[in-house]
Amino acid sequence: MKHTFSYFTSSKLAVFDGKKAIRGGIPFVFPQFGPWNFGPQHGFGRVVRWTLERAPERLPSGDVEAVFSLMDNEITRSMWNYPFRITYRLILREKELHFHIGVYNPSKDMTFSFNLLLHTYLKVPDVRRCQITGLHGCTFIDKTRDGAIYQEGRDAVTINEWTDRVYQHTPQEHIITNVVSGRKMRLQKYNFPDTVVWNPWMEKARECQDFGDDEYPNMVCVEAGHVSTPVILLPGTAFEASQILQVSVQFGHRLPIHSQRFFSIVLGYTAGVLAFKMPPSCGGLCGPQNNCGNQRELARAKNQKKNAGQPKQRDDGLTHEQRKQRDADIMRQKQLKKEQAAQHAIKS
Ligand SMILES: O=P(O)(O)OC[C@H]1O[C@H](O)[C@H](O)[C@@H](O)[C@@H]1O
Repeated sequence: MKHTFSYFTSSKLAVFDGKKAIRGGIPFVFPQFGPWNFGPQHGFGRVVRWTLERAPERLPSGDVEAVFSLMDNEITRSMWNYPFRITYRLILREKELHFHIGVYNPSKDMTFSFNLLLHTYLKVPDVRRCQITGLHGCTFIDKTRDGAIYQEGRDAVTINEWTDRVYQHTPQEHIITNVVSGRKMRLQKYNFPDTVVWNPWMEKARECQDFGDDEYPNMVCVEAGHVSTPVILLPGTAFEASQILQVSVQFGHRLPIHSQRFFSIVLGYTAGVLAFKMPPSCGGLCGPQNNCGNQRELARAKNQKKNAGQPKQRDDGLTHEQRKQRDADIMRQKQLKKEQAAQHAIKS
């Protein structure tokens, strides 16, 4: 199981107490990036309780999908007095993990502004050997130098010291080399104009209580965000942004294990900050302390109970292929209905 967490890292000292963000995975930064006068650093999105709208489910396409949501409540209102609705849709493909975010302003008359960022902690064998492409020519705010602004001159950025930079107007794609076992990670982003690159290095790592002194060489945060300028959301409108992480094999290496297994665990882990607070019925996105049932088994048992005593459906006249086609159509229809209902619930 150990290698199934390969692409993302979490500190040995990470605290899973629901009060503080987990030091690892992909914390959801909203509505503030950085220190905040009204609440915790990086906002409340990475510490509050989210709702699991749709437990991980295999779609007819073979993808696995899970949907979370967050809306304003007493806690969020105490820091940020706006109504909002967020849907966070995660899709797992064979070698990809997709993150789709929608932020909706249901108010009739109030505009609000916010930052949004996915704080991805990549696990790497040695950060000094990683290269990050796609930053050449971009201006960046250097937080290690009192926010001075510079322009990146390197084609591939490497990290050899404390690094905390907000690159602005970055392209839609970055490649990060030498992540686990020499693989490459492709990060694609939409509606995220900034890319933050962070490694605390030795001294800053020592200052973090939930970060081991020796852990900095094995991580790098490459964070897609909308942070150097805020998103301004007018009443009744929505903002959407996405990220896709895709692994590929670097020359001379082979993917030893079906990577869907990596990502399926990662999916749970990515959402760890949300999922570990979910009730036991959360359908597999829970952290290890929760006792999730196997959803397929549960569904089968439920159907058996429902159909008990009813005459068995006959497939008269249908070939095996036709039956498969019919079942796929039914699944698709059901999926469509669920999606429409979810969309409707979010809008209303
Ligand atoms: O310690 P945290 O609140 O999780 O923040 C960790 C880091 O997040 C971002 O990368 C910021 O640019 C850094 O300034 C910050 O130190």
